[in-house]
Amino acid sequence: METNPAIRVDGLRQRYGDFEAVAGISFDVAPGELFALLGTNGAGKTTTLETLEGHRTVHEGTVRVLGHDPHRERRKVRPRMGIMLQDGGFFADLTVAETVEHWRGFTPSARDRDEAVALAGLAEKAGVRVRQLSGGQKRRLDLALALLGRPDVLFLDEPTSGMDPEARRATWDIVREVVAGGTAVLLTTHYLEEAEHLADRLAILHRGRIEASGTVADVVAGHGDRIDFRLPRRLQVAELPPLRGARADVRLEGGRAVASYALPSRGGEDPGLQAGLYELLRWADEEGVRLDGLRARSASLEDVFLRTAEGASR
Ligand SMILES: Nc1ncnc2c1ncn2[C@@H]1O[C@H](COP(=O)(O)OP(=O)(O)OP(=O)(O)O)[C@@H](O)[C@H]1O
Repeated sequence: METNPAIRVDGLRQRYGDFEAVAGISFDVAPGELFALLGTNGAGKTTTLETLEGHRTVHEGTVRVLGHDPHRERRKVRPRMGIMLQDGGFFADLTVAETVEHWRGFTPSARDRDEAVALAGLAEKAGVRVRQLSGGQKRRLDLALALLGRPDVLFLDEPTSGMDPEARRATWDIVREVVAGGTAVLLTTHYLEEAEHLADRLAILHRGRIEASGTVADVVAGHGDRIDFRLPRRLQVAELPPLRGARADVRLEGGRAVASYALPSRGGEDPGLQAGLYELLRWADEEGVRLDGLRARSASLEDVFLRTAEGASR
């Protein structure tokens, strides 16, 4: 079994002219692990992915895929990589089966055609022309092609964009199976729920830098808990009590003002959310205030992501 990382990125910097799109990032992905690269628009995800796929020379730092430089030793690495691009660029007049057959022609040790079609859940569409597929079905065909050569390393660039929730879940199942089979997967996605479901570890990229990384639990840790409720009409936000020293913010949700507390994280044995909620409920009881739409929860990946995007991350 391979114990070295399947993907290793160490101090990578990439520039377009004077503009530094990737500003010194490091991470690695082990065989049988899924790593999600999340980021705001223009954060540098595609540039990183293209570098790992061997399409770009490295300006600074080191990048290795299966122990090789993916650009200089592309011929050694490419047959062991599966790449699912954002826009596959198929021949519109070929059927699904013909498309897979066409790709089998230049994929070493390719899966059987029908197996590949079935794997992506397209068996019923095997005889349908690519131009007649929906956006989500085209993404599945892309996935079938990326998996054709049983890759050791799989790059998934927003694999479920345009898919309905059912197709998305079916795709997650396929990806999980591939990871369980030992493939290292690097995923980019704008769906944070997708990262929460699939990622063993992840990094949040912002303006070319990794702002947070680790397991989902690592990344959300230290970002505190949340309490939200609809602001009672007769109250101003300033009249709400501080909870564990935190003041409420107000935002609009569906035209209604929602009061929101981000409780400070004190770690260890701190009863955080429970204690904050108790303070709030006691206050509401004493004041005779009804708290409609009350929600209490730990910070989510989305909270951390939005804070990162606002530049307010740690
Ligand atoms: N060929 C190029 N020439 C100049 N600048 C570029 C080029 N390609 C990308 N950039 C810039 O580099 C930065 C990173 O782009 P990149 O496409 O890697 O981001 P991304 O994280 O994939 O974004 P998105 O989520 O919007 O797809 C952006 O500011 C982008 O404008």
